[in-house]
Amino acid sequence: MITVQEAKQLIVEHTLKCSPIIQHISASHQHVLAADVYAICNIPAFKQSSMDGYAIKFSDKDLHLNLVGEMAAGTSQNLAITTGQASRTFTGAPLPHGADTVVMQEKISLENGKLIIQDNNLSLGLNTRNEGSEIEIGALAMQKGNYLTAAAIGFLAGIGITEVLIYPLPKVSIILTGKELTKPGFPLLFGQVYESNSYSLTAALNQFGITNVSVLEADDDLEILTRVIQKALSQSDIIILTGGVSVGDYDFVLEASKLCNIEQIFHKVKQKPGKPLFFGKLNQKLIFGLPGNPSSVLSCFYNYVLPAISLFSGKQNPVKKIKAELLNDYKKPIGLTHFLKGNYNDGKATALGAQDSYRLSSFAQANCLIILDEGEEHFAKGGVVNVLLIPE
Ligand SMILES: Nc1nc2c(c(=O)[nH]1)N[C@H]1C(S)=C(S)[C@@H](COP(=O)(O)OP(=O)(O)OC[C@H]3O[C@@H](n4cnc5c(N)ncnc54)[C@H](O)[C@@H]3O)O[C@H]1N2
Ligand code: MOO
Repeated sequence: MITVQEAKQLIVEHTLKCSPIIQHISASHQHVLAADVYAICNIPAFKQSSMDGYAIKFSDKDLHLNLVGEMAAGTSQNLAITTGQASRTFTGAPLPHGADTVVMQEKISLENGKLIIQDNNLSLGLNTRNEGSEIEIGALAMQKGNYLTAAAIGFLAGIGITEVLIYPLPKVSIILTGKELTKPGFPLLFGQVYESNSYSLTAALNQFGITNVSVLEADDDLEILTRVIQKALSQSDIIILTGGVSVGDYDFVLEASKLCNIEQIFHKVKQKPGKPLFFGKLNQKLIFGLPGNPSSVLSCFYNYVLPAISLFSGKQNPVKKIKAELLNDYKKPIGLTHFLKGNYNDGKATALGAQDSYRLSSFAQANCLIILDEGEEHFAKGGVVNVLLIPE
């Protein structure tokens, strides 16, 4: 059995960043840029008003001005003003030729058809936006490696960019094993268990922008499972199996993986929950066999699957490890690293109840996993522990 650190290291070594693809910006949210983006025009593309009001020459501010027309936002007409003139303007509109300043409409009065400015704070260029003040043509707009947030996509759209080179997110297949499973919504017959792993995993994947997720079901049968894994390999980059990785007579994940030519990288990690974790590889495809207990599934997802997905798609691992003060005493046997469902707040972590791996009730309230190292037995209240923050 390998340690948690060794398992994590093996996953890093065997996970390759996916080749970049060109994508329309509207489909690039939550991806990482694979190439620098340069501005294709000046933005704003013309000198612009930032207020509804009047465009003037600043040197005319003390004159009584003649109003000589208007330029609204979107106009294709290009007026000009000369000394003694003002033009009606609106937010976002181009300034007429000759104008350099805008007076807000609240700061003028009209006397005998003349415009008089009443703004003691008026300065040259006030309420205008210069051409190229957001970005100039040819300038670096966004660097390779940038994560595409909603704001980043808005920025790119606003400077006229339509397509970007990005690292794709993986296509994922979740394979459920277990004859006992039945869908929530149906009556629970004797011996049946409500299937929850596909729900938690799909939600967790969706949270990180991964929407190409298929859920496949396999009976506890070697032939069927082998066929289902082959199907998943044909359509996905990452395969997550749940259940069937232990030593029971109906645990076929290892055998079926072998029949699919999947190379076993490791099986079994010195940890609780999730001890029988399996990790394999076929070409660039990654195969995770997560122990079926619902808490083991999620604990292994945050510890191993999500970091691999992040590497695959050029992202930072969203699961951050920090130090925290433990607020309860805890005792465990030496030998396995324990990941406790916990609550982290303001530098302090509390281990929650219901730690058994078949229970999700406290995971549903948890915002962290408290790491209790394999080599230690006693964890005293007030001591310092490592904590993995679960991305919310
Ligand atoms: N003799 C031994 N038995 C077990 C060992 C061991 O070392 N020796 N390890 C135990 C540990 S630890 C774990 S974890 C489990 C893992 O077993 P499997 O990965 O083979 O998982 P299953 O037996 O198929 O299922 C375990 C448990 O989880 C429930 N389950 C499965 N899939 C789902 C699902 N989609 N939704 C909800 N619940 C699910 C399943 O009904 C079982 O209760 O092995 C121990 N045994
Ligand atoms: O590893 Mo299992 O997940 O302890 O029950």
